[in-house]
Amino acid sequence: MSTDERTPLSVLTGFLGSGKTTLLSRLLQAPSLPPMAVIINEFGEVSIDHELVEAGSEDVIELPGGCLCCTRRGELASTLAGLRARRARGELPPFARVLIETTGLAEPAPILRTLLDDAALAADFALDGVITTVDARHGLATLAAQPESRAQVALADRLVLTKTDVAEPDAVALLRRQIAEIHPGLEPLVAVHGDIAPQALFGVAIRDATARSEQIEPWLGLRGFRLGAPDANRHGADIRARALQRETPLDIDAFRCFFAMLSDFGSADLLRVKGIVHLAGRDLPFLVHGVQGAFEPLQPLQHWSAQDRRTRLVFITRGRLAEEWLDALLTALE
Ligand SMILES: Nc1nc2c(ncn2[C@@H]2O[C@H](COP(=O)(O)OP(=O)(O)OP(=O)(O)O)[C@@H](O)[C@H]2O)c(=O)[nH]1
Repeated sequence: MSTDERTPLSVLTGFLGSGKTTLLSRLLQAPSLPPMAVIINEFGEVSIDHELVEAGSEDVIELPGGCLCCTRRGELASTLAGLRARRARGELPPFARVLIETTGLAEPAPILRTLLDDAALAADFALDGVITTVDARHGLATLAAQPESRAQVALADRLVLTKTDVAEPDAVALLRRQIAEIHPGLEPLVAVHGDIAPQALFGVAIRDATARSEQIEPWLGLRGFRLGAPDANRHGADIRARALQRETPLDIDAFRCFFAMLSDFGSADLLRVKGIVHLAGRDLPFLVHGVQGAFEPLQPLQHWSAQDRRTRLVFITRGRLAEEWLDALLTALE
């Protein structure tokens, strides 16, 4: 199969009050956006966000009363399966994309993992990207105090700064530095009252086997990484982003073993692995996608870029144990 026919799925996350619903409401009004099914997850008995999102209500599904990242993961899987079945029976408009808005306290990784863990779902839905909103006025304090907020930034494929209209420029500059420390290479976008072009947020992941290797660079966001420095990219003791870059092709057995160990580790603290791998004796590159130790099968791409045939992998870990374990594993790959 040369193109990925699965329905792309985006996760919209961000701390409490950071502007997720405001952004979503604006997105749903954008005429250029193809039909999108929206799943809204909220804490509490009374769902308010649903009232706030102005959209064709039949396309908006709520999962109230608990958080998708903990108690309601099974429910997310059955909701997605239900969406797929209703679309197949013609009971829903033929939506081209799914968006899940998480609660403000959600950890995105378990939500992503729900997709990878369910082969039937993964056959129909492909993770596109994590979109994280960060409130420019309160973001610094929130990042300092709330581990969920740091995880939301670390896992972001697109980060949207909100409320820059009411934030001090100095505070915004500090916040940008803090974000770069947690997630090097991630270029924050800005949306005042949700005003942003939908194209900036979607079509993030490399899913198409015909994608060229140079398209990998923006997806990985490697530019900001300081490769090789032992203490680089550290945020407190908790979240660490690491990049591996290799000029020479990797021995296929060594990589197989490395990949098997990454998968076996299965730790919730191996938050994200993504990248492109050049294996010795193989002409084409392979894509690596993983969340919390659950991996998609290695997917071959049909092209290398003419100039760049390096292996490039990004790892995001949380906590000392996962970090030290990864260091040891990477050393063994030398
Ligand atoms: N000034 C300003 N206010 C904003 C902006 N974006 C959102 N807001 C306001 O911030 C408040 C919270 O926004 P929401 O979109 O409800 O935030 P949320 O992340 O969905 O909130 P929860 O569902 O509680 O987690 C609302 O009063 C919005 O009107 C912005 O760019 N500028």
